[in-house]
Amino acid sequence: MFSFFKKKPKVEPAPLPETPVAAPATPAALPPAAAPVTAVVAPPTVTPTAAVEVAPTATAETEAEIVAAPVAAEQKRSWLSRLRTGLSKTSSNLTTLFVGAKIDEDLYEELESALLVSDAGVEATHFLLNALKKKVKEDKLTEAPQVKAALRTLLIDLLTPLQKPLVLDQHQPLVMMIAGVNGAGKTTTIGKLAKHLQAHNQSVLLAAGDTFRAAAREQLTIWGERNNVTVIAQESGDPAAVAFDAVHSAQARGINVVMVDTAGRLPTQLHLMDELKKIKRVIGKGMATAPHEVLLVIDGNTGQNALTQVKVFDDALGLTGLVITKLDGTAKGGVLAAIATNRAIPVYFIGVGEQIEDLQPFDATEFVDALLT
Ligand SMILES: Nc1nc2c(ncn2[C@@H]2O[C@H](COP(=O)(O)OP(=O)(O)OP(=O)(O)O)[C@@H](O)[C@H]2O)c(=O)[nH]1
Repeated sequence: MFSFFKKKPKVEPAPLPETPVAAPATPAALPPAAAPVTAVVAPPTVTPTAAVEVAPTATAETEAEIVAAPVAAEQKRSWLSRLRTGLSKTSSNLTTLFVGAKIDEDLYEELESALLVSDAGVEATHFLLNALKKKVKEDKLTEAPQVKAALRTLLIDLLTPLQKPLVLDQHQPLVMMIAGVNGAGKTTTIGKLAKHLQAHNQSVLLAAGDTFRAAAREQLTIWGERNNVTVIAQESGDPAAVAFDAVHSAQARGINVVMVDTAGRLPTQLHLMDELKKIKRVIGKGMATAPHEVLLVIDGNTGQNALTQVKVFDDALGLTGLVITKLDGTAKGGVLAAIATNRAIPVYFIGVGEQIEDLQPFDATEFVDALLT
């Protein structure tokens, strides 16, 4: 298995914190990076816009929960089996049509239906069918298993451009902004990623940018306390200010990775899409090169609407990567072909459950084999 993240030599010296443009209220003096982990108590008179920093407290429970990398073979097998189970409907549709089949128009029609039902969309379906017909003709394929093998190769070729590792150690800190519709799995993904990053010796700081839902902020804060991850949160107010504070705090502490959580929103909620653009802009005021990664988390069960989400969020933010969650549910998987054909943004990770090891890097061959076996 390839590694979870790719590491690059640092090319960017740690910049000094810049002068805040619209400086949000900051908490008491930050401890140095190597300081013993102690709670930074929120000022007694917390104004609605005052940032509250919850420093982590290491516990025995925390240590027990951190997953060692690389993933053990047994875990990997169980992960693959969950992916296969999740995609079993599509895989059964795609594989049964080749059983004892003759290579004729009927087969191509059935394949067209199966691909469309899998959420591959019209463009990817037609692209794959045309390429397959060409291959069958050129290579004079006469047996169904040969055609199935040709489809496997075409699918792998189509999806491989989406396979790209998340690169660490290129920026100090690496600032990632995470967006998506409500319930897509943003906060869960951030939690899993934080643990994977810790297992790769990266220190992590989270910005609770979902200021819309108090419960979301509290959830992240409690999670951070339990897992030795500092969380920057705000009683209420401006998510851009929380993100700004988080970037400065990470710079001051020498933290490796900042993840900025954002509230769920629909692509049609234009004012909320504008708010995301503002968060991105303000992060850039905290650190000129940031955010270095803008990730969209997509629920794998969303169907063709996932493509709309990719397009709208990409137009608004310039996405650098995708995370596809819940591929263990009723997801059909074909939407990755639609994304590859229409907006080939790297899929850094896919998720097949709620455990930390259920989030793994996207591997085109692994994924296609789950679809076709
Ligand atoms: N089965 C399954 N459930 C998942 C996966 N990822 C996340 N979930 C569940 O999806 C639900 C929503 O996840 P959250 O992380 O809260 O989603 P969110 O995008 O942060 O939600 P909002 O903050 O409301 O927008 C939770 O119950 C998660 O446990 C996955 O890969 N598989």
